[in-house]
Amino acid sequence: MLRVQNIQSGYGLSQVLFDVSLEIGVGEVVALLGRNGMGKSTLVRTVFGQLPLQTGRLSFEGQDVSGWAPDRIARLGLAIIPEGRQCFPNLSVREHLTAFAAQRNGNASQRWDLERVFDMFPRLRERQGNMGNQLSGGEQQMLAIGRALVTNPKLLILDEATEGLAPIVREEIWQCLARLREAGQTILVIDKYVERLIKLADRHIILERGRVVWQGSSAELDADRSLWTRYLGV
Ligand SMILES: Nc1ncnc2c1ncn2[C@@H]1O[C@H](COP(=O)(O)OP(=O)(O)OP(=O)(O)O)[C@@H](O)[C@H]1O
Repeated sequence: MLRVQNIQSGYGLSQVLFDVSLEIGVGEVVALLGRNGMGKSTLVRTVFGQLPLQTGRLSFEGQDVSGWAPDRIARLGLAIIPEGRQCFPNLSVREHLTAFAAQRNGNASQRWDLERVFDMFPRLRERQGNMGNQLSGGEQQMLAIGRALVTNPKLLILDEATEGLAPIVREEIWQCLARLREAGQTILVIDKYVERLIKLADRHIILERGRVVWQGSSAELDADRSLWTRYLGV
């Protein structure tokens, strides 16, 4: 679904990504790992067209999208849940979800609409009249995920979705991702909870100072704890 080939990117003169290549197949759940500041968010921003590609090529479902603007890439079916959730304080839960809804992908029974998001997150159904600034951190994160789902994305990218959440709420988000995986959703997930990612993801990619230094399966990552200490600071 997504192919990243030999990309270099960064901020002005400061180069952050060096010759990064990776692929995400249809229905795969891939985890992007690495310590703080290693370039994970920069990679996501580059894939989404928010940062210019210095060199390399990006393709989505076989189509070359290098240099495309974010809104054009989003219309192809890519949704990003960025760090920090970014809910609108003056829109209700229901308004957030109806404003972002799009009939893009899949057959009717598989489509995400308001009701299906409320079934996934009953708490959002209860809070549907609450404004964005009247939600707890966990509810805001659920809303950020729901808002991405109603666009019916082919590829869903989550950047530190469980950051700052209480363990019990974090677990709710993990369970939601597991259900999305069962439903066949393709996902790229960035998070720091390696043990939880090993249970969730098919494959893992480790970034170190803007380079891919390791890729492998959950079983391989689980078996080699030296990777954890060397690259993940665990
Ligand atoms: N807006 C920006 N302008 C300039 N440099 C930036 C900017 N955002 C990030 N950087 C730098 O780019 C490098 C990679 O940061 P990035 O946010 O991609 O890392 P990360 O792996 O996502 O880590 P974190 O978990 O801390 O977000 C860091 O050296 C960071 O200081």
